[in-house]
Amino acid sequence: MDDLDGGPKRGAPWKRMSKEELENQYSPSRWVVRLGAEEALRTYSQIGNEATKRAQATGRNLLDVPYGDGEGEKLDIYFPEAVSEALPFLMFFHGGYWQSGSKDSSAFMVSPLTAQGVAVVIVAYDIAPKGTLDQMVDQVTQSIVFVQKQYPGNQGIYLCGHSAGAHLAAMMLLANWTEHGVTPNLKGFFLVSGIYDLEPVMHTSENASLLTTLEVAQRNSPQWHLQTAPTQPVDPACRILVTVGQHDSPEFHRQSRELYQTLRRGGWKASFEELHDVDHFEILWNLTQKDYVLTQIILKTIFQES
Ligand SMILES: N[C@@H](CC(=O)c1ccccc1NC=O)C(=O)O
Repeated sequence: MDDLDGGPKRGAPWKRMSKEELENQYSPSRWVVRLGAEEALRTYSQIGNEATKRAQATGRNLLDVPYGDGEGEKLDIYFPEAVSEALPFLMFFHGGYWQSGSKDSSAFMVSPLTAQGVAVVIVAYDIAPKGTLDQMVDQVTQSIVFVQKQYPGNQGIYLCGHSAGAHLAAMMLLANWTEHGVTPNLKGFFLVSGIYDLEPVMHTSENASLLTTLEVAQRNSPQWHLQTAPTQPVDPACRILVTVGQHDSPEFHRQSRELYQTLRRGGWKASFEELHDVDHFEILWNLTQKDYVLTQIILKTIFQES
């Protein structure tokens, strides 16, 4: 193995793990408690597909809107029933280890959020092998710039990402918006069961082809950047919720807790929630329900009730 004991992260627990243990820690489906691994992944897709079909059936949407010139640079916008000039927008970035998943099966939170007056945008990006991590980060940036330009009167843009999508959303904490000609009205981040330090993931079989060098991993690690050179929120009121499922693996817990601590140290308005009795997939698919604790936290944050 490489020199896993050197460098600034001496003492990181993953460096003492065997290859098998690391593989296990970074395989979310192996940690589900109510279903088998395959069944959990199937259920996740099925709930996502059904939620997307239901959301599309309302007709209050704009589908396959291009936010860039690339074939894959499309997003879907779902509007609330009550039409308003000044809507809050929640943009969602799906997970799937940067190599699976799509916007067409990820409209989990559309129904409970649009019912309360939030416009929901589900963003597609070029997953691997077509896209590299740098390209995905760039596409996510472009999608946010697009929404801000299309809806300059928005009541706030909130970014929500799950797993690899939480990584992409967290990369936006580092964005240099002046390069893009517009500063989005970012009011909050909901980072759900994400990965923020990609270095341990380099050593797992699923992701080795995406994370070819330490340089690529560090460049795409919000944890590494924020630890090295903290950034400041454009809007000091911008909230960040870092959340992880009780049944997520210890490494997923550590990644979330460390990002949260780093953000707090850097002066961000961050909070941390371990969500009771949910695994890596339930934490997201429960967002189809209006009474789910995370749905309620998102709504309270958007409507400033907490
Ligand atoms: N092969 C992976 C799949 C996975 O990690 C995943 C699947 C769907 C949505 C998010 C996922 N994880 C991170 O992006 C697993 O062990 O579950």
